[in-house]
Amino acid sequence: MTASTKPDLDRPLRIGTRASELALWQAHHIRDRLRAEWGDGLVVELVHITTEGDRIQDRPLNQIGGKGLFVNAIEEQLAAGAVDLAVHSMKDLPGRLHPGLAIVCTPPREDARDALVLGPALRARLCPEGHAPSDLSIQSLPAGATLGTTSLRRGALALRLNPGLQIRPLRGNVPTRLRKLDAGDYDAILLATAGLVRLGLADRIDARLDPEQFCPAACQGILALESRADDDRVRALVAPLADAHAATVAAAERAFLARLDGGCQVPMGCHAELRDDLLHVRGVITDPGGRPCFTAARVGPPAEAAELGTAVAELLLRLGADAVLAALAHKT
Ligand SMILES: NCc1[nH]cc(CCC(=O)O)c1CC(=O)O
Repeated sequence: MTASTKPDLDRPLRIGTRASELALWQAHHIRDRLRAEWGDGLVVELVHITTEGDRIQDRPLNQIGGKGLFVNAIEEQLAAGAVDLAVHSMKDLPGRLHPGLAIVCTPPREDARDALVLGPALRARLCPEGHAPSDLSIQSLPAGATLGTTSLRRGALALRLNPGLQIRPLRGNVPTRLRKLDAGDYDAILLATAGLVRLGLADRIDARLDPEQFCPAACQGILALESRADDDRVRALVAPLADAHAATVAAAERAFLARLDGGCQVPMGCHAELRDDLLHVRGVITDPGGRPCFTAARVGPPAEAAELGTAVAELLLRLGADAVLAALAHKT
């Protein structure tokens, strides 16, 4: 197909999606962008798919193991031809995709940072004017405060900055987590800024954590559109939604993950940023207790995004993070 050929708009496009609020928002967002691009004549059907991650609600995800809990069932439907397109949070995608599938488009990135959300009691104490002070961060939380998160990375980085905190498991979809916080189950919780912004809940954020101190998960805030690698029609349909900037930072952060084979069982983060035409890539691997914590960074041309991500991962291993990974591998 040449670039000027219009893709077939008469057949419906079937998007496979989880039924969580965030997944549905993301699928609707892509549907709306596609119809704005190609016209309302394009029929887009949403097909709800239940994943293992949706089914298991009682245990922390890192104890169930394996990346792809929220993805595998959708990839199977895609590979089987039951749906044509999947919209994922790229952060949830495993390093290796299902055979025959490909990421065919990376739309613009939402804020990559983690968000601190205070519960009502702590909010009253730390935000006397009703709004959070601009320097509010993990270090502002009082000794003994309970912080809800089931992400090993968020727990470890929080403990590193504030060893007096008590990390408590927190599961469920984004609105469920906020309800538990509002019910007083935690003093504060950590969530991705991107999820809160997408759900119209940005006003719940008390602080967006500086990526230099609190490195986000690789590809946090980035969407990945996945289809069958040979499906030229879908490639052509989603092509106008692509963002070169997001594709560059995603290439660096996915290369970092691929080199470390990291799932949610390992506290690690990676954040790439374009500044003055240079790509800055930072990575972190830490013990779940926050110490030791290894960080590394590289700067280079954006065309070498993947090489930079790999180099940061290898630097971390040489600094000693290989011992952290080996210790965690023994535990599981
Ligand atoms: N692990 C669940 C998940 N997957 C993607 C996001 C947020 C959206 C994104 O990072 O793009 C979330 C929720 C969270 O971490 O708070």
